[in-house]
Amino acid sequence: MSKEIYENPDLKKERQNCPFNKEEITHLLDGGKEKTIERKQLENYILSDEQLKDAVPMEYLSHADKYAEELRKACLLMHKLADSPAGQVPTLRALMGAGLGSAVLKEGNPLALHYVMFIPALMGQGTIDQQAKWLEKAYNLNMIGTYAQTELGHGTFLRGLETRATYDPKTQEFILESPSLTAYKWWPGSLGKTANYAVVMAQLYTKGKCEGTHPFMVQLRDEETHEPLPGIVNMWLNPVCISSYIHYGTYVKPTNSKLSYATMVFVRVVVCQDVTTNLRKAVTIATRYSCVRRQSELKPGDREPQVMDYQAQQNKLLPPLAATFAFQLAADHLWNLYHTANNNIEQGDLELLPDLHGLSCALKALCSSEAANFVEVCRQSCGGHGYMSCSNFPRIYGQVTAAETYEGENTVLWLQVARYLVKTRKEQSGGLSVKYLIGEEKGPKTVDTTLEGIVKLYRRAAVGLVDVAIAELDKSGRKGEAPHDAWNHAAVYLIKAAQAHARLFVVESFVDSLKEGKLSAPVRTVLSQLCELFIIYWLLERSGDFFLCSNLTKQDLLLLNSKYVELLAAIRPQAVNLVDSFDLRDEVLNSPLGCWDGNVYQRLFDEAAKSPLNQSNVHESFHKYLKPLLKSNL
Ligand SMILES: CCCCCCCCCCCCCCCCCCC/C=C/C(=O)SCCNC(=O)CCNC(=O)[C@H](O)C(C)(C)COP(=O)(O)OP(=O)(O)OC[C@H]1O[C@@H](n2cnc3c(N)ncnc32)[C@H](O)[C@@H]1OP(=O)(O)O
Ligand SMILES: Cc1cc2nc3c(=O)[nH]c(=O)nc-3n(C[C@H](O)[C@H](O)[C@H](O)COP(=O)(O)OP(=O)(O)OC[C@H]3O[C@@H](n4cnc5c(N)ncnc54)[C@H](O)[C@@H]3O)c2cc1C
Repeated sequence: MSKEIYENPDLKKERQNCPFNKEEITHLLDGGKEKTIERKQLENYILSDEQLKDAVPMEYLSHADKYAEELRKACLLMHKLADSPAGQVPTLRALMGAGLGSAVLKEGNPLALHYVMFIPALMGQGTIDQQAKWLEKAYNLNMIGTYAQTELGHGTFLRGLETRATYDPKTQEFILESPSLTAYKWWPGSLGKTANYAVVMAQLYTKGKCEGTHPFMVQLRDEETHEPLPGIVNMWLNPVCISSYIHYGTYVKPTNSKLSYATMVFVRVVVCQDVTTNLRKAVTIATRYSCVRRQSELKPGDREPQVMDYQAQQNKLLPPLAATFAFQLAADHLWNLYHTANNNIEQGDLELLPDLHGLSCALKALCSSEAANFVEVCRQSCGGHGYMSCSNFPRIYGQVTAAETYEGENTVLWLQVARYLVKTRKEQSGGLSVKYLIGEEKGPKTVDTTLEGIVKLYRRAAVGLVDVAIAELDKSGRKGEAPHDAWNHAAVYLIKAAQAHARLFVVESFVDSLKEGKLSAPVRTVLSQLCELFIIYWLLERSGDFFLCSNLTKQDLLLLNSKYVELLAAIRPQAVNLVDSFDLRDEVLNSPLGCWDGNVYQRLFDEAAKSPLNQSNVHESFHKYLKPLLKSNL
């Protein structure tokens, strides 16, 4: 007789009479039905492998054992990718997109940098000959690389990097050196124990002149023994300059000095997808748990309600639920822009590079910071159980907060966006993602609270805040302040303008995607409700920006607040169906709180039982420390 599959009765009830086709949303998020099939096949292919499962929870292993266990699984995963029916590269892409990597490699992926930065650096900056020499070796894993840019003393200010690469015309070699303690490469993933090669960013010196930072291929370790090569600690010999700027000893300037930063642009684009995948996990865990958890008393004398029935809980969880769709659609737009710009750059057309830089900085900073805030709200919404390591919130939070710092610290990226916006606004040049700065809303500043009216408010805020920042810069200039001081003293306004620009891009992506998308009426209805909820939520959160740049009134805000709480109530019944549409398997969620069947309490109990401390009633330390204390009559 088939075993009855348990399903928490509350979750079961939430899933009854779903008014829309969940698979339609799954296909939308995957990029089509075929992609969904491919993803599910990959998930089955990987998650069914018993050797990729953790014998004991990772949190109970030592640092060294964690590393060894993650490396074991990563290497096994690579063999599986190589044998994958879909082929290594498509499988790799699917793996990166589905968040599967962190389902298997929970403490970190020792080979991630090889794929996410080392290979992209070779592809983006290597010459044809260099790619012929190294790319196949890298794809075949006959070498493991990392991307070594950040130093102890510098991570943000690339022009301040101290590692030097001096070209010796006699030997036609580059001598790489770390001239000081602060020049030591620090932070690069896999550099410590895994990688045997690195793309190293260093200041190129030739004929006594510094030509700025350039990428160099450096072998770190012997390919057989894995021992660090002689002098590797603070003197690196025989690197090879990646790219082709030295011709017979003469430095040839690249068409754009920032092309060497191209790898960072690629990763910023990838990060937007990655933080969105992590946010989707957090929202799924918190939403399902909030429909299983019953607590307190809503109506006196009634049964304890599902905590999701509290408006306060809906206010915590439905905006991040909406954000997962908003960020996914914006990340898709950015990914398409990246491919267009990259193809043009390969043909020598750099026109889109500033737009791509501006937009990738804006979205990486916005998606990572918003995702980090939303993941923390999701954790808090689960009370004490959300604090447990096994809830998976601590790990998800660690992953999204890291993204606020790596690949360009967010504040620094916001200022890059502001630099681009001020320049574009002043030149009134037609930047791709600042089209609205040119086509700004004319006509009366009256507010209408329709979807289109709200988008116009976002447009006014984005344009208006750039103008406020420019007015601040001009005011400082008139006072005789030097440009760098004026820029520093306008930083608060500049960052607000950059953030308003990023929010407008996300809002327009969401609204345009719903207009263009071929959606069934029920799916369009629920996604439109999420879209309206999200853009009102952000407006209410940042109402100061809108007051500053439009005729928004207190009455308008009260009306928008009422609309917001109406939308909370309208979306509440579909919360579980919407997170079910993400189609995240329990192994990917990796959390007793978010499991599909809602059997939360038994799974929490089972997880606690795995602790080494729960393998005996009295731990040996009692006899060593506590018992003597108890007897000591202090
Ligand atoms: C076993 C299984 C394996 C399977 C594999 C699966 C893998 C699973 C993984 C899944 C996905 C994972 C998700 C992603 C993980 C990523 C891990 C990343 C780890 C982290 C890596 C790093 O952190 S690398 C180091 C990053 N560092 C930075 O980003 C440094 C930031 N600083 C800067 O960018 C610059 O210093 C600056 C921009 C802040 C300032 O530079 P600079 O002073 O030179 O510029 P100016 O401000 O003077 O501007 C000059 C001019 O240049 C333009 N510009 C600047 N930067 C760029 C750029 N990048 N591109 C283009 N243009 C640029 C700027 O706009 C100015 O232009 P003007 O015209 O003069 O205005
Ligand atoms: C998990 C993780 C993984 C990483 N992996 C890698 C890797 O694989 N390879 C690699 O090369 N690096 C890596 N890094 C390093 C990362 O790229 C840097 O930490 C990041 O670029 C920030 O630089 P920083 O550490 O020098 O911070 P700093 O720039 O020193 O930041 C300190 C403070 O100074 C502020 N600040 C700095 N400059 C300005 C400015 N111009 N205007 C206003 N405020 C400013 C910042 O906003 C911040 O508040 C990793 C970092 C982390 C956290």
